[in-house]
Amino acid sequence: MEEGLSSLILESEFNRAKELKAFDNTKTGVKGLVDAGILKVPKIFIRPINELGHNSESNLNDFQIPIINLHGYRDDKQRRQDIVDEILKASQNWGFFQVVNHGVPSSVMEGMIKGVHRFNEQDVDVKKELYSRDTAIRVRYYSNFDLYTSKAASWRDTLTFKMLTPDPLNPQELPIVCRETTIEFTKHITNLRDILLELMSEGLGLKGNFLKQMECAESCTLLCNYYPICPEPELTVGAAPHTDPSFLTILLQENIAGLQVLHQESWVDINPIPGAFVINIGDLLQIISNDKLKSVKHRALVNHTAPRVSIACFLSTLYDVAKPIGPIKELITNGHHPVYRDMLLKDYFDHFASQGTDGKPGLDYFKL
Ligand SMILES: O=C(O)CCC(=O)C(=O)O
Ligand SMILES: [Fe+2]
Repeated sequence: MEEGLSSLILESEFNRAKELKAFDNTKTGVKGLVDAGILKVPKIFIRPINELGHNSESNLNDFQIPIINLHGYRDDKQRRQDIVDEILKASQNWGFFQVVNHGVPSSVMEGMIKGVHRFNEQDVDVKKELYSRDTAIRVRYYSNFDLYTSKAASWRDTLTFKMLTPDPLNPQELPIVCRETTIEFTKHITNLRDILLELMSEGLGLKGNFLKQMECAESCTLLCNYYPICPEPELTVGAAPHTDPSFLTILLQENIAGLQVLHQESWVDINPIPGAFVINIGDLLQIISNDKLKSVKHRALVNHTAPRVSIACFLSTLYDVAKPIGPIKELITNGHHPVYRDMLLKDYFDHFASQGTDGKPGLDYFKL
């Protein structure tokens, strides 16, 4: 009997591995399945019901993440202090906030979203050429970075650009359908990054240029997510619950709901606001701020009416294995103790690489 059961489990694992491989080999992602006309979500995408917890039990209307207006942050001392306080409070209580009047033209934001639609909705043969799981490639397209390690695949395809690494990306490497928009978008995002780093430094009681000088947000990886229409959205997710391993994430979402943040044990919708960016604290900033700023779990749901695009700009430190990482010493005074041990950047990344995904808590490992 026991033997029979274990051979059944083995057989089902074998079939699952075969299905994952077959899906991967199509090189056309989730969109390829939808284009082929599937009416049911394939088994490899189905999550256990207890993990889905779609909205019904949470009081979604009671909460909304803070919306912070950056207008006047440079002109008026009191206004700036108010903004700094709002950002600090939101980063402590939610780990998330939205910003408006941030200086990035709406034409640039809309252009970026349209460009990602154009890429995904073009001829499959062009997309296939960029399909790769090799993380060393700076411009690539894939479905599910953790396809073979997660419990279930997610309903999303991703186009990734490593825009800023020690040597800037050659624009010719970017897909023609979104080349200009991506270059323009990255330029504006790096300005917004600098503003946020200044305001966050001040919020932590540090000099305005402190976080910038730490060089923790020098690299910029754009994850252009495309969530195709889903025939059975209640059975799967677009992005499983996770925290971002970045220092800071600047996210542009299309005007379609889907993103949710975990707050007081409820999933709260992050309603899209046209012209706004969603900002969230990454794990690295939680460590460096000694838990003062929080990296909070979030996820993305899918729907059966329209595809959804989001562009997550992961700001992180350049990959220097010997770079020391740990709580900022200036924050460990007056009776504050370090929550995390000092480590090398290599330890940090090695740990996350070994952890896999599916929202496992990663930071406890570094706690003292
Ligand atoms: O699509 C979204 O709104 C969220 C995506 C996300 O969390 C991520 O790419 O890390
Ligand atoms: Fe994320």
